[in-house]
Amino acid sequence: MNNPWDDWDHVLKVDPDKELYGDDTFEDVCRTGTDAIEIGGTLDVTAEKMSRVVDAAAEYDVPLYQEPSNPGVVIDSPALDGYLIPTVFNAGGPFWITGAHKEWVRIDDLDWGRTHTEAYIVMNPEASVAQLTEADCDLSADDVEAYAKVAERMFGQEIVYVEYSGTFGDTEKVAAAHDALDEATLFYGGGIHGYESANEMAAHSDVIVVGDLLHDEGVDAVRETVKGAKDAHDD
Ligand SMILES: CC(C)=CCC/C(C)=C/CC/C(C)=C/CC/C(C)=C/COP(=O)(O)OP(=O)(O)O
Ligand SMILES: O=P(O)(O)OC[C@@H](O)CO
Ligand SMILES: [Mg+2]
Repeated sequence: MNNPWDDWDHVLKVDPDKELYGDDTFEDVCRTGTDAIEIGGTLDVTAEKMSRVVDAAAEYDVPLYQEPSNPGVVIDSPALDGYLIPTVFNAGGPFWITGAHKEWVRIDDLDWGRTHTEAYIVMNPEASVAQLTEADCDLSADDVEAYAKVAERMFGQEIVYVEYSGTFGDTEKVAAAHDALDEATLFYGGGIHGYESANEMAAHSDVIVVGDLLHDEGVDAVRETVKGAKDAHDD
């Protein structure tokens, strides 16, 4: 099956709860060369903050996806190419695996044609997402490989997301997930801060996700990570 992310190398994650850097504008954000923008964050996101980012990015060509951290922040906007709905495979309890989802699907007229899922494996115990979901981050490369297989083979997930939010991950563990997948696309996110780190993780994944760098250092720094990811996949 063809999915847009089959051709992506780089995703820029905009946290609606955080400011842009310096004089950066949303036009600059949309013109970094990234393949898609994901809009989401774990803490203090609201539907209103989501809408503000979607509206500001709507007029540019880059694909826009909302990544909601709970059902209450999902917005209905024609500017969105779709929704990437996380499931945390190593969450401490069922709420972040099927519980939130069970509440969300009660809404009538969900737009299933634009709804896709991401199988998260959360790896940094310090990250808000790990704390919120009480994820078991004490995972070996073998464990990560096994979770990736469960996600792809048993739960039919098209995206597996190794999430190190806030810190640069262990390439051996990321590679283990990559090697485990035949069909699914491996997203890697966490601690990418320039050309080298982007280039290194892109060699072990299909798509790298860059988040905090946008808010902390701005679009020029992000552009370097786009180059790093593209170069890794051109080689
Ligand atoms: C069913 C619906 C619609 C939603 C539930 C979706 C689930 C299971 C969410 C749990 C995982 C989660 C919170 C994902 C949000 C995306 C994410 C990981 C953003 C990065 O967050 P951090 O970088 O940890 O947080 P801050 O930057 O806000 O501190
Ligand atoms: O913010 P960073 O550390 O770049 O992580 C990106 C993304 O995976 C967060 O969900
Ligand atoms: Mg973050």
